[in-house]
Amino acid sequence: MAPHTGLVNTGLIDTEPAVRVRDLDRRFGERSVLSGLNLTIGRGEFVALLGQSGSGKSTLLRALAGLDHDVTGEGGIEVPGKLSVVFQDARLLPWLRVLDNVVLGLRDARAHGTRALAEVGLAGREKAWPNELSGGEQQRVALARSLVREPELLLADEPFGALDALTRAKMHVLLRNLCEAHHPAVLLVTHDVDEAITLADRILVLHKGHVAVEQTVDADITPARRAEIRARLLTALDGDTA
Ligand SMILES: Nc1ncnc2c1ncn2[C@@H]1O[C@H](COP(=O)(O)OP(=O)(O)OP(=O)(O)O)[C@@H](O)[C@H]1O
Repeated sequence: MAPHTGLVNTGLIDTEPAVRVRDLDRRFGERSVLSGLNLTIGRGEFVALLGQSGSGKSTLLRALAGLDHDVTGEGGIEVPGKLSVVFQDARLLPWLRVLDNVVLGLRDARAHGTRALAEVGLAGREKAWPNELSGGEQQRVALARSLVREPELLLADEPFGALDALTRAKMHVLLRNLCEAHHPAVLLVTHDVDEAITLADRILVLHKGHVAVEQTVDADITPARRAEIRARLLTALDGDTA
């Protein structure tokens, strides 16, 4: 997906990136998890973040979401627009019906919420309780809840990690379609190299606290090029940045 430049529905300056992080550090006691990390995500750009377990992906996402006040760094974190976060589990409130979960905290948003549910394929399920939905359907509700807030930045922490392969593949198609309709910038944390190549415009590999490898992905990627990128990313995940 090409980075989108003509955003409507936002007060942001078009040339401003969705995220800019400069020289970010995060320590837990003696342990340095993020160190001198730099990152810029353009408006409407879809970026996937790979890294070994424990490399700091969720730590970075939490920092970008403003959920971690103990990060340090010279330039800090700039997220000029609205952001939404989607986690591995949908985190729906079980005592609220689906539509009420989607519009929670928003005023006069029921029509908008109903439209968002239709967009994620859940028309007619507005009055269902979360526990009446499958895991994939609950994740769709979580996406609708994000959409209805019209974020310029969507942070997604392994949103499809708990889903079976077929449901995950369907969610890939859905997410791409939603991005083409709404143009948020996305930072998707994933363990899945193929998911990253399928979805992202650009893939980053986090290693030793910073972005060690960056790989752009063409929209019309050939199978041979895909295999080449896959090999490079797998090597990078092992810590070799050749
Ligand atoms: N609140 C905390 N206190 C102490 N250490 C923490 C805390 N949060 C994260 N860490 C440590 O920071 C490191 C990075 O954790 P993080 O969850 O960001 O990794 P990750 O790349 O998302 O891993 P995974 O792919 O397994 O989810 C880990 O070593 C973890 O133990």
